[in-house]
Amino acid sequence: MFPRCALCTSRLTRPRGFATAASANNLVNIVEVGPRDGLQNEKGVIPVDVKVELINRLARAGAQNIETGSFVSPKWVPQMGGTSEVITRMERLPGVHYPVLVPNHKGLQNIFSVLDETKFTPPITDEIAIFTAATDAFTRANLNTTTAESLRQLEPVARTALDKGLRVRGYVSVVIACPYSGAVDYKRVREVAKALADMGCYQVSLGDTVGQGTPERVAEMIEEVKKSVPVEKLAGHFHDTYGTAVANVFAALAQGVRTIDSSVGGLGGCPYSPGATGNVATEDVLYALRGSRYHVVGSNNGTINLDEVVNIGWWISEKLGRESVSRAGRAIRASRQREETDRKAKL
Ligand SMILES: CC(C)(COP(=O)([O-])OP(=O)([O-])OC[C@H]1O[C@@H](n2cnc3c(N)ncnc32)[C@H](O)[C@@H]1OP(=O)([O-])[O-])[C@@H](O)C(=O)NCCC(=O)NCCSC(=O)C[C@@](C)(O)CC(=O)[O-]
Repeated sequence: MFPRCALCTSRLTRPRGFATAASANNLVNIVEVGPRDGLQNEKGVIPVDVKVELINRLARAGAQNIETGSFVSPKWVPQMGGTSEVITRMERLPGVHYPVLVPNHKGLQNIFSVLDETKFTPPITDEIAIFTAATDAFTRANLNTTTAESLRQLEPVARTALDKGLRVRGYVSVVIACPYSGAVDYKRVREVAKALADMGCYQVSLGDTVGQGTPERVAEMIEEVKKSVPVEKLAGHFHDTYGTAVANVFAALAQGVRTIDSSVGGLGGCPYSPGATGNVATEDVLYALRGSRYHVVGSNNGTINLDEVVNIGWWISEKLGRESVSRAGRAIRASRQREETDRKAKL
């Protein structure tokens, strides 16, 4: 009998190389954050059609969890203004979760009004993600309040969402370093993560928002958080500002974390973390985990199709007027081009 997915109740089909029940401990979930974290910081207007196509293509490539957008104030993050249109127009594949980010009660009410107006059954989103940070300085910049006050405000949001049958995921930002107040106390990360877990978050994602993490620091931080939150409930969210994100993914996996957030094409950056670059690229994570003891869980026969994710990474990057920054994405495309040149030369 195959194990159940850690995030949904569906049975997993056999991932490549999946052999024994013991391997179930090595199943890794990817939360694809490209359509939300990846795009929220873009300056130019991104048409809804492009966002919808991005989500649809990722789902068809086997992504099982796709963050589709956010219901935040469009004055604060204009790029996410069209999320209600996106979630009503995208396809919904069975077994795929399509979470949206919500900062407060108003955001949740806005989701419900979209759901009521469109009468989707089952609701087009089955999950919200709420967020706060390990420092007051970052929470002030991101949510215009303190961390303690944000937790107080988020508690009824989580309760209402749970009562309505939605899953709730939590984020803690700046778990390693804060762009405004410097080094972060991991005990504070632990307290905030626990507060989110206590309010019913099935999972708490630990965000190295500025990407200053190194494997040692990530391991130390997770060791601390595990004292109060079971590791099964933790996810790792690494930005690649200093080129350490893939190494940090492995550090988190070694600590027992089995869910990793990543962004196709390495898109992204938080609007309130000046200078921070994108999330770890989904392509880089998939490539790095190939042949390892870990098996990535996807909706498409148990896998996420790396070749297709590379194509999507290039496609969306070119839509944004640049090249993919995923190292694996660039290398795989270059090798494809070499093969094509060789093939033509032999004709
Ligand atoms: C929380 C607020 C709204 C407080 O912002 P505020 O200005 O204190 O809010 P307010 O309650 O005073 O309201 C101001 C205006 O916004 C409206 N408003 C209020 N709430 C909403 C809403 N939900 N949706 C739409 N509109 C809203 C409200 O109606 C009002 O409109 P007005 O009367 O001026 O016309 C604001 O700070 C905000 O939207 N912040 C979100 C910032 C954000 O999205 N950051 C990026 C996501 S977090 C992230 O990227 C990190 C993560 C998760 O990826 C992990 C990591 O890497 O660390």
